[in-house]
Amino acid sequence: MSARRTPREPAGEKALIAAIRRRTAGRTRSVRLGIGDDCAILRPAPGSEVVVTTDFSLEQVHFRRDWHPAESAGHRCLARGLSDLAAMGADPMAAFLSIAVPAELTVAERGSSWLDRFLNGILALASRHKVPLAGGDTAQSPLFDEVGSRQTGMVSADIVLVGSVAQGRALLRSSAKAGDILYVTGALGGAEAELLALGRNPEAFSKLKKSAPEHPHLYPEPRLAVGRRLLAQRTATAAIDISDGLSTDLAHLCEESGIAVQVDAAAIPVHPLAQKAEKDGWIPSALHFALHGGEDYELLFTASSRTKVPARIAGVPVRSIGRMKARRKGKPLMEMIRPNGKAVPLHAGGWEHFG
Ligand SMILES: Nc1ncnc2c1ncn2[C@@H]1O[C@H](COP(=O)(O)OP(=O)(O)OP(=O)(O)O)[C@@H](O)[C@H]1O
Ligand SMILES: Cc1ncc(C[n+]2csc(CCOP(=O)(O)O)c2C)c(N)n1
Ligand SMILES: [Mg+2]
Repeated sequence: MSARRTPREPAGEKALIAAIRRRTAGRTRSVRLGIGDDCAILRPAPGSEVVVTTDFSLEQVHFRRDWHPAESAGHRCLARGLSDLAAMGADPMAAFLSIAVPAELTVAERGSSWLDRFLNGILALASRHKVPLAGGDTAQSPLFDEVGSRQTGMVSADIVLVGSVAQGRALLRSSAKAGDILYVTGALGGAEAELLALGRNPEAFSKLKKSAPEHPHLYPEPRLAVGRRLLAQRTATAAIDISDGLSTDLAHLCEESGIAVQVDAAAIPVHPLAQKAEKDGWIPSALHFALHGGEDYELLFTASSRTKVPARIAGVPVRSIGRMKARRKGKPLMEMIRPNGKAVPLHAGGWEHFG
């Protein structure tokens, strides 16, 4: 989008939107009208209902421009929304991106601007999951902060994802039953471990412009195929994605379902990057990262004890890590059996804004 501009001239709003429009599919099966009018027009399949989720990606909160490659910030922005759709078992219909950027980030440097690269990250993931960018809003973010001798501003992005799901079939947080088995996909704690490594040496990550499974923080993979399969095969009784950390998101599932849980710590799949951080003496406990580290974007789901749950779903490993219980007065909402066999209360210790 920068090819027609002279090097240090910021693109205007209209040019930016036109460039985004050129890079997105016009019509698809679910988008009757995309970028260009006052609203987009979506067409859900007959017999389906529409699900909607919205997530901020804020500079200094969800990413840092001096740590995250712009492509990763874009990928993560869309992945946050897609992961919520995955947790409901939904199919993506369209994405909407509202973004405020300081003018300097629209100026090309060596061929592309920060905003171009952010969009590259979004659109690469969008094309893999066949989700069209059907609209949004673009604004200039004011300059207010001194970085060295320069004034700069902050990037704020909000992604809205619209999806569809067969009527009455969406996977909810609120429908787990006492006696159900608790499962998790993939491995946990990797995103927090990679964030730690990123903060210690951002330069080592600065060239990572493409999605790769060995980068759980920079390029998390939303588990859409797993969610779809859990719904289609009626495997799950309830589901949630892990954005704030296993302990915090499991507490949401328990609270919304009105039940308790017992987690088997020894069964939790701990990501190799968290194990390495512990081995290298960076952190005291890899299990702590797996329990409370945020942004793994894995799925946590429950299934009846009579349901046979395969060891892999859509190519992703699935592990049983506990059992749902009836709530009892005076008993904690969440209990954990430590690897040494001792039962202890498990507190929600994941990410909390204003925390
Ligand atoms: N400002 C708000 N106004 C209205 N509803 C909100 C607001 N913030 C959150 N919610 C609603 O509260 C519920 C929980 O939101 P939350 O953001 O914690 O979702 P989540 O999926 O647990 O986390 P994540 O944001 O990481 O996806 C959702 O139904 C969400 O729509
Ligand atoms: C620069 C930087 N510092 C810290 C973090 C960690 N972090 C930020 S938000 C969040 C939870 C999910 O967000 P939300 O609750 O808004 O969905 C986590 C684990 C990061 N990604 N980048
Ligand atoms: Mg969620």
